[in-house]
Amino acid sequence: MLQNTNDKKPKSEAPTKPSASPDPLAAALKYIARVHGYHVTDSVIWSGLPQTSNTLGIGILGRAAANCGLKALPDRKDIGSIPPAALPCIVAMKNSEMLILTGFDKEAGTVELLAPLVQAAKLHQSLAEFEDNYSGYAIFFQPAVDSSGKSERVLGFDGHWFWSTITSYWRDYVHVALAALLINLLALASPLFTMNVYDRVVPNNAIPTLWALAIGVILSLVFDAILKIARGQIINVAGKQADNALASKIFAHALAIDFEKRPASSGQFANHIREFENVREFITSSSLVSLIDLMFIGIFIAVLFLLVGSVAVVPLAAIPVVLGISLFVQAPLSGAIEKSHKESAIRHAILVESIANLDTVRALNAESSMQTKWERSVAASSGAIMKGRFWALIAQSGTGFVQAFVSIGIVVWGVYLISSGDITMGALIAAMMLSGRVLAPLANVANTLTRLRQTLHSYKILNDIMNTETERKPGRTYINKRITSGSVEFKGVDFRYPGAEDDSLKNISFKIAPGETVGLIGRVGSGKSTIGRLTSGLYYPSDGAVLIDGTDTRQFDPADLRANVGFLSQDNVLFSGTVRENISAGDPFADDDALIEVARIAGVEEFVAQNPLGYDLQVGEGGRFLSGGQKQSVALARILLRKPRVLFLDEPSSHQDLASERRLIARLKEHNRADTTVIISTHRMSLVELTDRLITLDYGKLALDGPRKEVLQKLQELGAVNASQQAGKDAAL
Ligand SMILES: Nc1ncnc2c1ncn2[C@@H]1O[C@H](COP(=O)(O)OP(=O)(O)OP(=O)(O)O)[C@@H](O)[C@H]1O
Repeated sequence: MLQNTNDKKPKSEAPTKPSASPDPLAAALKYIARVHGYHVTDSVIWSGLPQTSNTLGIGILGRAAANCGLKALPDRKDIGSIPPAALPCIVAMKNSEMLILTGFDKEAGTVELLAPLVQAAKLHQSLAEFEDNYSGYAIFFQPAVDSSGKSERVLGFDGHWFWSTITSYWRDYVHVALAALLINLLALASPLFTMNVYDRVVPNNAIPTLWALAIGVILSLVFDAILKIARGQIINVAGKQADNALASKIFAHALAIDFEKRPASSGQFANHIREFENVREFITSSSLVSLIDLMFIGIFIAVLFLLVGSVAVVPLAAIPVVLGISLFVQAPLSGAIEKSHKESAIRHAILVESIANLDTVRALNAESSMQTKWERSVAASSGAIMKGRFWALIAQSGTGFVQAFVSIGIVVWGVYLISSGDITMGALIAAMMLSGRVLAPLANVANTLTRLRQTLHSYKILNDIMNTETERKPGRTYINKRITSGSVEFKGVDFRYPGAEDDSLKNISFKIAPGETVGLIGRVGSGKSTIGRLTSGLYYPSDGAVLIDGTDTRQFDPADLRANVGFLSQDNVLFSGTVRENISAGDPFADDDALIEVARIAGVEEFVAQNPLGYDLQVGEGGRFLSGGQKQSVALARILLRKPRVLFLDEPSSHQDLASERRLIARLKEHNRADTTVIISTHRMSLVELTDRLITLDYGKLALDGPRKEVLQKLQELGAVNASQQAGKDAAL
């Protein structure tokens, strides 16, 4: 095999966050993480966080801390009550400055501080001076630990995704329960009022008593209404906050999911994530109220016993009957719900795939086959929905019948007791009213149980998603080694895609020196793109190792690795938005000069300059308002903006015409004079001219590796390259 050892030296150090600006909170967090044994970079701190500013804000500090393996605990504390073990912590000063408190000596009356951006020099202040300026607000940090007590790095959040969020609103739910208790007690007012009117007011013509009772009951009704509004509003507000926090966690997790564990169908996956609607609906809806009301049935039964004695047995006996009916329908109902959920996920996948690829569907006249798939799926899910509705109807009619039966039972039994003088007429009417309160939540029980089951089913699906491994493994500590040179080494790499039958790469070994420009050639499906995916850490080898700067890619935090290794894939998928937004997707605060420079190199300038909207030109969903070549240029620009140390370009000019390609090559040549290691996977001879060295792949195995001219010579000898290709035309290498 031909070998090449190019030993160009790097010229400067690549920044990990392109448009890094002074960020005191991030600097403080880095310092504190280092004290706790975690070495983190800006890329790691910012990984997966919403970027609404180019500096870290207090609102997302907790999530940034979790990215660093820490738990942030904001608290109001006097300096005297801060335990030394809680140091270092961040203290907020009255002038809004954030400082790191590293120590204090109460006896000596001194305080030791660090300004986050100038960590070299410690500041010493007297305790009195510090207290004058201290706002009283501090943020403490402790290592996040998992259930077994092991230190754990989690993605932006700690604790169980659902329960830790819900339990953080426990005070609100206690208030809801208290309000429910009062509402249920107040519900006794009307029946008791009616009973007293019939039994005492009417026989004695006691009009003043009537008014006293009426005022009392009206007041109780007013309280009841106020409490109901308050309870509904607490559920609303707590539910909305929980909903926001949960939705944020779910989306962050979906974005961070390990590629190897990624579900096969994006449409189904998206539908599963939509299951959250059911959970959201439950925690913010009247079903929760019905469930709480169910717990107060005992109060009404007890009062019924006091008022009408044995008649209370009638509604009491109805409880197990209604519960029995509700439970009886649960099994077939839940089966139908699960089936309809499954079918709706499949339907959603068909819908997403068809609408997203409408051009292709039409071009292939594939409407009929998509329509057939759609109609089959609709039929399957509507069958399940119908079955579900049938069982819900059975439950509804069954409980309705029991309710009517209870009313008649109370009247008949009550009349016997009235004639034997055991109860009064008023008591019987009150009993009728109270039995309504017993049966109202019971009548809803089948519905509530169905909603609960639906919610639990959705919760289970979401829980499975949230338990799917993310690419940043909990318990892992990544090294804080900056990628400075950009050397790439594959050491005996085997790789098989998840679920694939065969290895896509077999025993691949090569070494690329910093700053080298290497061409990767080989027939279709020989594994060129796979090498790019492994180099950028989208996947990791099944066997062997990929080393960047001499370090295994698995040792780098994925965010750090990808900040330094740019991978231009063949797909060139853009996001809805402007050209500017797409180029700066990885760094929303990049300055215009940097943006224009990469746009020039990638060829974006060529078409943007001629458009009146310039960089504000909308690209459409997936970039469909742009041509293939224009999309490719934007995709290249957004990779270049990150100033990666290693750049893997997968067919960077496949959509360009010859003239554009020639200009692109000239600009890339000029750009490559910088200290970037470049790997170009291509079928085009013109791009091969850019390289110093060529590696050829054949069915996932490395075939040749050496200086470009020697490899091309060898290929020619082997008959794979003909003279015309050497002359510079495209080649099917
Ligand atoms: N996500 C995937 N899951 C399973 N197998 C895959 C996946 N992606 C690629 N492969 C398989 O891996 C092998 C190598 O694919 P790769 O995309 O690396 O080839 P390539 O040399 O880049 O091809 P091309 O020149 O067409 O871009 C192929 O056999 C392909 O079928």
